Amino acid sequence: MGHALQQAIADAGHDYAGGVDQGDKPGPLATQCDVLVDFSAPGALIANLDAARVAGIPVVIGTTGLGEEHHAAIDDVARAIPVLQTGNTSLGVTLLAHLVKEAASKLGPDWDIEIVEMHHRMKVDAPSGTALLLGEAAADGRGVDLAAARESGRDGHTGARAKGAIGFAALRGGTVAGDHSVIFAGDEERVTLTHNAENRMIFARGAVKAGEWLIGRQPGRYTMQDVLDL
Ligand SMILES: NC(=O)C1=CN([C@@H]2O[C@H](COP(=O)(O)OP(=O)(O)OC[C@H]3O[C@@H](n4cnc5c(N)ncnc54)[C@H](OP(=O)(O)O)[C@@H]3O)[C@@H](O)[C@H]2O)C=CC1
Ligand SMILES: O=C(O)C1=N[C@H](C(=O)O)C[C@H](O)C1
Repeated sequence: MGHALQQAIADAGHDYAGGVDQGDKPGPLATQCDVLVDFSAPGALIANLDAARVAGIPVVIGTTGLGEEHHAAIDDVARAIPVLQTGNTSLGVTLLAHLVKEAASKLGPDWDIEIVEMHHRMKVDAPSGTALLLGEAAADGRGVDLAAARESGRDGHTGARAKGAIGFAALRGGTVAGDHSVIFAGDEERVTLTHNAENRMIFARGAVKAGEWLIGRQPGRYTMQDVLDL
């Protein structure tokens, strides 16, 4: 994503201030830029957030595989600077999440929800940040808590599907940029909402758009839905 971001930054006519890699300290870089964009690894996030807080600049977070401690750190730093965190910066997935929430709300709890994703063989986290974001949208639409409804995989599982569960299945292979489907399975019919990423540039362009939108905002925690006014 680092290379894709550099390209998208140049395409949008902005200056690329520089990158941070393992072992580098983000601090000096943060004082030289208007917005910090983090697509790295969960272990890198806290140092980047601290550097942005000290420099007083906004942060776009695309890194996935985040745990509760990362979300708590994001909430904390968002009291001081604007922060946008999302599992997917693309226009298409942001719209998909909106549609999934609507579908879950209208179809109701009798329709089983399964989320299937496929990514390239190098991806390290599962389920993807996007799958979780779509799960949150579905849970929101149903008015339930995803943590309580979440069910991962049926390997080794016996017994019927739990009513109200939101299931996740992750596939890995090849060079897939990112496919996500949310399946609403009812009695004798199914509705499937799908997004296929054909190139990683869609994420990079979305992150640049998010950065442009974030500059000059009040401190707070924002999402791509805010950027696209959905
Ligand atoms: N929100 C979105 O729309 C999208 C999110 N992503 C997410 O972005 C993240 C990066 O994806 P991708 O580029 O494919 O992953 P890569 O593994 O290719 O790149 C991650 C980069 O972060 C660096 N890094 C890892 N740990 C640290 C650290 N502790 N400090 C500083 N740098 C570190 C790595 O360095 P090194 O090379 O030395 O290991 C590498 O350069 C993933 O979490 C992915 O899921 C990806 C696409 C879209
Ligand atoms: O690692 C990736 O490649 C991607 N990660 C994000 C995710 O976890 O959902 C977004 C996109 O699907 C590509």
